[in-house]
Amino acid sequence: MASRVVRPFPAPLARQDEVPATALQSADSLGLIRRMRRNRKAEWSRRLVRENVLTTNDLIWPIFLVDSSQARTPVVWMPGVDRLNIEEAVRQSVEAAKLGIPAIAPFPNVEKSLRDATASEALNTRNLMCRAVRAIKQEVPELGIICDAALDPYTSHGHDGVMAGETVLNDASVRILTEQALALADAGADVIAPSDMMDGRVGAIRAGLDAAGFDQVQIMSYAAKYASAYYGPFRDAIGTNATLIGDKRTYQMDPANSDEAIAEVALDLEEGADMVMIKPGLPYLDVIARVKDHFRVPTFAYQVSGEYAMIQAAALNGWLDGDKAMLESLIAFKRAGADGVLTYFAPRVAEKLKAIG
Ligand SMILES: NCC(=O)CCC(=O)O
Ligand SMILES: [Mg+2]
Repeated sequence: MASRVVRPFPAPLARQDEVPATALQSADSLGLIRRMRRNRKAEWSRRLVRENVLTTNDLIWPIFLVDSSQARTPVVWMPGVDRLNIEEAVRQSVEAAKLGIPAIAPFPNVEKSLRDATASEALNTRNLMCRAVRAIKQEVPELGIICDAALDPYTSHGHDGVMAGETVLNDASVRILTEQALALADAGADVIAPSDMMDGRVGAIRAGLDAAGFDQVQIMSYAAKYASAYYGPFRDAIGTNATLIGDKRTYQMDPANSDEAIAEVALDLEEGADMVMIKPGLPYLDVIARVKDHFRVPTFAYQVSGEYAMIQAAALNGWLDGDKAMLESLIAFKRAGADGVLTYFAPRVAEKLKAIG
C-alpha cells in the first residue's frame, strides 16, 4: 500500500502585528496543484469562466390591471408594484418593448360586482383583460402577451374553477376555461397560460384554439403549480385574498412532491403544451432542474409575489442589498436550467442590464 505523504501541519505563525504577505505565503504553502480560486482572482477572469448569464431575453413581466380613472394604484403587499389602468398598461408595454423585454403577462383585478359563482365575466369579450390586450396589441404588436386561463379573478369564491358545494369541478371548469382562452385569443393573446391545474385543460384548450383557427396561439402551461403560501401578495393585488374560501390543495400540487411534477409535465406536453412552467420559483429550483433535465423543452419559472415581497421587504428595511439579492435570485433560475422567468422585477432588471451594457 502506497504510503500517503502526510504534510506536517504548518507551525503557528509567531504573533506579530504585521506579517508581510510574501512571508505568509511561503510559510503556509500547501503546494496545491489545483487552486479553484485562481479563476476568481479578477473580474475579467470571473466573467470569462461564468457558466450562466441572465439577459433581458429571459424576462417575462407580470403586470396587474384595474379599471380605474387613476393610472396607478399601489399593491400594498408588493412595494414597488402598482395596478395599472389600461392607458398606463399600454404606456408600460411600450417601455417594456423599448427595454427589450420579450413578453408581458397581464392579470386583472376585477371589480367585485362582476364576480360570480360561474366566472361569467371571464367570457365577456369586452372584459378588462380583453380590452387591455387589444389596446396593447394595437400599440406594441411586437411585444408578446401571455394570458392566464384561470377563473380565480372572476369567481365570487376565489377558486380557479366552478364549484358544486365544496368541490371544485374539473371537467365543467375546463369547458369554461376553454371559452375563456378563445376570448383571450380573439383579443390578440399570443400565448395562453392555463394556471388552473384542472386535469385535461391543455388538451381541451389546444383543441378549442385549433378549431377556432387560432392554431398559432401558443400554450405555456402552469404544469407544476404548487399549493403555496408564497401567492399571498398576488391575492392582494387581484383582490382575491378576502374572497377565497378554503384553499387550493385539491387541485394545486403538494409541496412535498416532485415525481408528480414529472407526471404533470408529461401530460401537458402530450396534450400540446409548447412551453411549461414551474411555480413558485426559488423554493422549487430542484423541480425546475428535474423537469429541464428530463424533458429538454422550453421551461419557465414563476418568481411569485411572495418571493418578490420577501426580497423587497428585506431591502426596504435595509437588511438585504435589494439589487444584488434580485440578480442573485434570477441567476439561480438560469443555473437550475430555466429558459426564462416570470418576475415582477423584470423592468428593474432590464434597466440594470441595459446600464451594464
Ligand atoms: N396565476 C398567476 C398567479 O397565481 C401568480 C401568483 C403570484 O405571483 O404569487
Ligand atoms: Mg395537470
